[in-house]
Amino acid sequence: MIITACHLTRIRAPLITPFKTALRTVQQVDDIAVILDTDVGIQGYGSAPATAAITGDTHGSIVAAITEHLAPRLIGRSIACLHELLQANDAAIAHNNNAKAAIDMALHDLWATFLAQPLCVALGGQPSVLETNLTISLNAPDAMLADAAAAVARGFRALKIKLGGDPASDLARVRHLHAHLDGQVELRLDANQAWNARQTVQILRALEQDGIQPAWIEQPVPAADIAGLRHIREHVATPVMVDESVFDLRQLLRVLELQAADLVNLKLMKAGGIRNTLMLADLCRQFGVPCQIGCMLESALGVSAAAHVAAARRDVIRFIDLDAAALCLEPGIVLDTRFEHALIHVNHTPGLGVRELLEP
Ligand SMILES: C[C@H](N)C(=O)N[C@H](CCC(=O)O)C(=O)O
Ligand SMILES: [Mg+2]
Repeated sequence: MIITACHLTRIRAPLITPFKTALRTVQQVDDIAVILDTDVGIQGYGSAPATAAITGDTHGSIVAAITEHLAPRLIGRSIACLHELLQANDAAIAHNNNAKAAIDMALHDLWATFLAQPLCVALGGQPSVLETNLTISLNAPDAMLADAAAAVARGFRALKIKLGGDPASDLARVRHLHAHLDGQVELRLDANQAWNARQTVQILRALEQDGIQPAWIEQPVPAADIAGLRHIREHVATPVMVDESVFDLRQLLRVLELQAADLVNLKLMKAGGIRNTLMLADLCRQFGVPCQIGCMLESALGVSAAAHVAAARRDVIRFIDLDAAALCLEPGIVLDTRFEHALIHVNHTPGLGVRELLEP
């Protein structure tokens, strides 16, 4: 099966409410979608959002990286040589991880379709039903409580609480949610780099003294502050999860060797695709550190690809933050993977099970 062409389009999906973190506010899902054509009529699909504040990728940079650097290396080549194609994709240009992730996703989709297997099976796992948390955007305490109560009513058993305002307000947010929801739902915190190590220790100690035990704190300090992460681990009981500190193997190895994190959040967009994410998960396994698979605010296609990775590595990917589809009013794409509030039913059909991209 030979790759003959690469087309780009968009996947757009409206959100239930604006998505707000300490780093950015997003009004709708808006992904660049990649379609790879082959000589036998089968197509492979991939997608990437613009996440400039996190990875540096914009819509313009994703389109330019794909059309000028990545796609030209694929045309005329056989999908049977997946490994070589993935290597070429990774080496074609520095950085531009979202663009690489979209191509890597489409290549994996084609490859598994060529093998007539769901992607997770081709990667060594099984189609599974995964349970995701739901993200509660950074807002005033009452608005966050209303969103959290709606999430609990939808059946979510774990909530990812976005923080990163001033520390006193963040403490008030968590106390307010805990006071009204204690026992109904697990609280996972994500400050998206907004605090420093001293503030983080103060906030978590104050919560712990109140008898509030979050499941973990994700990326409390700036990405480069690995010493800060380690300091936090040494001074609080709450486990520390790294997110923006780890994009690649070198960064992960440093965090693991310095014992700077209890947990690692993996994302296809940070790592530049499925292949690199699997390598990161495999390194975490070597160190006995469990992972979460996460997503950006991105299309159901990208979420489905990440769900296949989780279904292929359930031994080390123990936590699921694949809620971008559940945050949308409509998906913008027809997929065999089924999203049912907290549950993600990974497709049993070949590849990523893409049926149709809807009109953007
Ligand atoms: C959507 C997911 N639950 C999430 O919160 N991811 C963020 C980054 C998402 C974005 O800004 O697009 C995270 O884990 O930091
Ligand atoms: Mg995060």
